[in-house]
Amino acid sequence: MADLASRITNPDDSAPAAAPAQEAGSLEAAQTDSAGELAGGSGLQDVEYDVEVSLNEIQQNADHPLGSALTFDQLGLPESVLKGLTAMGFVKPSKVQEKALPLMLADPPQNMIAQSQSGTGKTAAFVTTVLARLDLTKPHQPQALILAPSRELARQIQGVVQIIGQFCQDLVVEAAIPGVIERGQPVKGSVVCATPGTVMDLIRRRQLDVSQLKVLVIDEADNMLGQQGLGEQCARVKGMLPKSVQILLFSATFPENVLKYAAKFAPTANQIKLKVQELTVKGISQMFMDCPSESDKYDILCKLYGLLTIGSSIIFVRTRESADQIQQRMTADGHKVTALHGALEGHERDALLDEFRSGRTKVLITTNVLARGIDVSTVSMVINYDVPMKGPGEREPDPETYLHRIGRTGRFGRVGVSITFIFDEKSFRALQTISEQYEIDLIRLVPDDWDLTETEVQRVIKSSRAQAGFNPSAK
Ligand SMILES: Nc1ncnc2c1ncn2[C@@H]1O[C@H](COP(=O)(O)OP(=O)(O)OP(=O)(O)O)[C@@H](O)[C@H]1O
Repeated sequence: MADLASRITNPDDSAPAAAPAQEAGSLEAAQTDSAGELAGGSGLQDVEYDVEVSLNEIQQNADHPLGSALTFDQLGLPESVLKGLTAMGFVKPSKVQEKALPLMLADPPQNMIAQSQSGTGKTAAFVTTVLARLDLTKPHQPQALILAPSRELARQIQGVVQIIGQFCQDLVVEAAIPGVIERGQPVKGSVVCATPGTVMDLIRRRQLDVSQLKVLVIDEADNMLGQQGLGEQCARVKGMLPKSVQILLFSATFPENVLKYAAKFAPTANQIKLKVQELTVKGISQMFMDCPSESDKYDILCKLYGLLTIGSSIIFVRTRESADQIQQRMTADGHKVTALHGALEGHERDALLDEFRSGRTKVLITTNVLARGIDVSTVSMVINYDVPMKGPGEREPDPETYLHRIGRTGRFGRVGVSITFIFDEKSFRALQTISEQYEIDLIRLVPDDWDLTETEVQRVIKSSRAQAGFNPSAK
């Protein structure tokens, strides 16, 4: 473990630990997140922060992922949608919104493959397009289908459509996820937010009439199209839709092989792509904890508990079983933590995430089920208790999942910390591969210098009140 790669630095010589003020930014503007009222909570928590920088300032910089040269007014959106964006507290479009919206709104409709860093407003980009394309005189006729890999993400997107669409008269938005639409009941929303397996069943059973569908959005498209089961489901769903449907594919990551397939899935699509060096979010300080052995990881996690609850935190583990085990052990040791994973019933999962969004619970242990898309602005820390791995026998590092997991913090200009636990040669090498791929400078933490860990983490988390301040009434 001595010959640490050059990408890995010690805290002492790692100046950029806290996101530079102009990169980090707090939210001077009235800004909301997907944890808005319609999605189940306000998410505000009581934290004191030392520095405030304006999001407005960041957004003036047209080169920044959150910045643009244009205003929403200049993008040709319907008045009702503009009002919805204003109600969200959005002042200016982010880069992906500025670039993708005119292409997606053009007539005749064109397909789109859009890549942009985590937390930079991809959801609002496709939701705005969907809303602009609806014929609201047919509120119960499905016209847009938005697919996501998890029920949590489908529900979250449903919430965003409802908030941005709150001034669209007669807008009906339905979630087609397991356990929501009863057998025999027709799906009656003009916008349907769904997981692909459920949608496939609903179309087959003729509960979902897709004859007038105009837009198909696939969020987290690399994951949806690149995985065997999900990919087949998406292809089948597409095969059941009118040929004229506009296809919009979004993700923060598009590995080359999946991009090739995506380009076939969405023929002649316009493409917005990032270079590999642009993929990471500057506001996230990425650290790793050099644990002496696997069995030490649990104690180290417990020691971090105080830091985890400064804001809120997500702990990613490999399996459902270990999520439950760690949750039970930590609870027995007097810590307040919850665990959410795919073995739980849908309603339990919904309740757990709603509690987390509202701030009633602050530390959530989960699996990759929540790695993508989940937007809770108060998350200031992400722990990779296990380095994400993929492939047969999970032998290869999984850089995309790493990026998505850590992207649950540092949303839209906020700052955050990620700490990845390593304990042996394999986990070290895996993290090293990931850091080299994305050219990340990782900060090394060691368990026997606890003061340093605390200083380092607090320096970042308290460097901006951004992560809590999305609501003007909270100021
Ligand atoms: N133009 C804007 N101005 C201010 N805030 C915005 C703007 N666009 C989006 N946001 C906010 O930014 C946050 C992140 O947006 P969103 O969830 O769409 O990110 P994303 O790019 O889809 O991320 P991920 O890759 O993790 O899915 C949300 O809370 C959203 O409300």
